[in-house]
Amino acid sequence: MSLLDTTLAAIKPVSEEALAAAERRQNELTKPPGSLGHLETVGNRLAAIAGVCPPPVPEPAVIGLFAGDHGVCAQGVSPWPQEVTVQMMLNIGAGGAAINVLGRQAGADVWVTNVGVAADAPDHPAVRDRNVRRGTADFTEGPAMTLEEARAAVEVGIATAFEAVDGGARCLLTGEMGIGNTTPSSALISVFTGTDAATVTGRGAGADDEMLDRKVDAIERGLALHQPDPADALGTVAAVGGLEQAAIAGFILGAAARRVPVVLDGVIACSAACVAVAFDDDVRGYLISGHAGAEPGIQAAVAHLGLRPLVDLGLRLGEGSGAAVALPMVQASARILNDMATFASAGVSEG
Ligand SMILES: Cc1cc2ncn([C@H]3O[C@H](COP(=O)(O)O)[C@@H](O)[C@H]3O)c2cc1C
Ligand SMILES: O=C(O)c1cccnc1
Repeated sequence: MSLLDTTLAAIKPVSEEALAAAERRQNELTKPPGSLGHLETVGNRLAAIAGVCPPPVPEPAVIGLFAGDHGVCAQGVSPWPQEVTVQMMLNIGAGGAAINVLGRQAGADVWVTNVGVAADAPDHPAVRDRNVRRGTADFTEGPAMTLEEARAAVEVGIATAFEAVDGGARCLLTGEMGIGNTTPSSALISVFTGTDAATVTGRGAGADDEMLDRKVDAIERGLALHQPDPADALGTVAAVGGLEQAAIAGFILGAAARRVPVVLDGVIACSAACVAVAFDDDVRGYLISGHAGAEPGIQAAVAHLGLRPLVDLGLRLGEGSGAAVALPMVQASARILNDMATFASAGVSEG
């Protein structure tokens, strides 16, 4: 069996018993029931994922950041030149990007992987070279990649998640870099949520009105050409996705197989989570949405995934930024279940 097949076989639903125990415990803690809002539901989810209440605090954390390029850039869907992908990948490797700063602030390591960058990338000690293919093909003309390439990219993500967890990580965060990647992300979200391309496509890294129209048109042509089947996760990501979306989907599958929570970033992460859930519906229980962002695809995807974002700071960056800013809240939600006194232990009267 392939790494993908063994990983899918290892994914089990989260624990209903631990979830129920956490819900009961929230009502025994010295606060009005429900008063910690979404921190309570996230804490309960962490218990369900770990299979124990109270759940362990999800730390240390690793941000799995995957870089790739996109043939669909030929359709004029990003205001930025493609070489920014490799340049930013090296900047992230050197510690100078927003995600490095936010990761340091949150106490999370950033692991940068080249899964699909088109340009020659000089060796860099902080960049993991797992290049599957030098960028995708233009999906308006043919499949973005072959099924074998899509599987290989998914397996890069799985292997990265396993390595992080084997190294001690107890929380995984998704990140990416890839000029043009909001276009395949919106295409994937359109397929998996059954929503019009126009509704789930946004301005990415700065598209103007004309470019936004071109993005929607490119996605519509791609979907008409390939007619992706939302039940076919691998076929859909190969047809209209990207190498970093496939790798992030694998990273999420790997986390679920090891019963570790995954905190999602923005629209690219959400599209990859849709792919992962199409592989195995039980993955849903392992997901935590970090933030709601400016991209309209996020809203459709989180509704499809049954998630509620932790924060909304109007971010429209990607890289893993929205997951990193949410991480302290995820960890706080576990600490609440571990460290708060109960009405009985503190001698506080219940209402
Ligand atoms: C300097 C720079 C840094 C970034 N960091 C993340 N992105 C974000 O923008 C890109 C997607 O937007 P679009 O689909 O419009 O090209 C991705 O690389 C994403 O990670 C960046 C974009 C740029 C230009
Ligand atoms: O939501 C995101 O992840 C996003 C938005 C704009 C550009 N890049 C990423």
